[in-house]
Amino acid sequence: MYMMATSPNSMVVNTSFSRLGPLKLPTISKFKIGLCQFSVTLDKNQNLIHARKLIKVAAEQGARIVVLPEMWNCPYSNDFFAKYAEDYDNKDDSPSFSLLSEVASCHGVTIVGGSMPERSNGQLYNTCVFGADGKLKAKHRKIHLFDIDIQGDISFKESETFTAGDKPTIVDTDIGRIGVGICHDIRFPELAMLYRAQGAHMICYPGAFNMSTGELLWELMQRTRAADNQLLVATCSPSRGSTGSYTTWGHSTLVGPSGELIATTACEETVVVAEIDYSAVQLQRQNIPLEKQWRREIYKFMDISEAESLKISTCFVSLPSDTVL
Ligand SMILES: NC(=O)CC(=O)C(=O)O
Repeated sequence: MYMMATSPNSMVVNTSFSRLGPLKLPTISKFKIGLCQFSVTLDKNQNLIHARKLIKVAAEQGARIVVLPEMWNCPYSNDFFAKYAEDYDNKDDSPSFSLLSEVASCHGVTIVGGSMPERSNGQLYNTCVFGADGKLKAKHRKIHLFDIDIQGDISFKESETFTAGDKPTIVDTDIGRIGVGICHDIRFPELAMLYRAQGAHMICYPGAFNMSTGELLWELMQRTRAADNQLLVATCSPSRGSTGSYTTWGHSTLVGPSGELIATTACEETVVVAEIDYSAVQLQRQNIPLEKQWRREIYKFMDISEAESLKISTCFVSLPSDTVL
């Protein structure tokens, strides 16, 4: 049913898009995307049926690429990840992947398979499978695990269960070069910058922000990543009514290359279908040629001792002694 790419957890790119200079457009540069925001239940089979139905809805509305939410087949809780995990390298142990593969090939769509708990070599990962025409093109394992502890509010520690992925994922398709991150990965601008430097047209972030982080940060992060890197950002979240104590923010969104909202929704179940036109990316990069203005020689990330050992002099601003930082 499906074929494994040679190295599914690594970058799957070719050199047909240049790294720097004017953005090259892919074969198809104007198309629709579908973001399937739906409610995740305790019943895995029900979640699979739900995903199948909504991918069909998106495809029938003309979507060429469909994004699913973070943890779409399993409630977002450390109590469930191990129990719901599947081994995506073993087709006899991956009903969720088999379903995505079959639906993608039936509707001829590219699927950014949100995320699901993955079991591999005795470890668990929070993993997005990326497929086109029913074939697995890449796997992205969440690189930055969501560990937070806000006193009197929310505490969540993905690292209690998951091992972090250690590779970025950027994939060439007929609808462009697409980078993938999972939820908390969006907080790390360096990952998005890397995708931009590798010629990405769009970054997809399946995510499940919550009621504490969502209002202030969800849209802000997406718009910032898009505007900084002058590319499209698409997100897809579970809907608010999902099972469990973790209440998701929802608001699946498509953001354009100047940071503008192209399409978004509230927190209920829905399929957002929106038009993508990469000529807007080209235009934005012509209008504001950030790439030509970057001063890479200045942006070096190193601490003081490393800089000193490399004999790099840094100009520190002297502050008055009573300055409170
Ligand atoms: N699931 C997540 O990684 C959640 C997250 O990043 C948040 O801020 O909420």
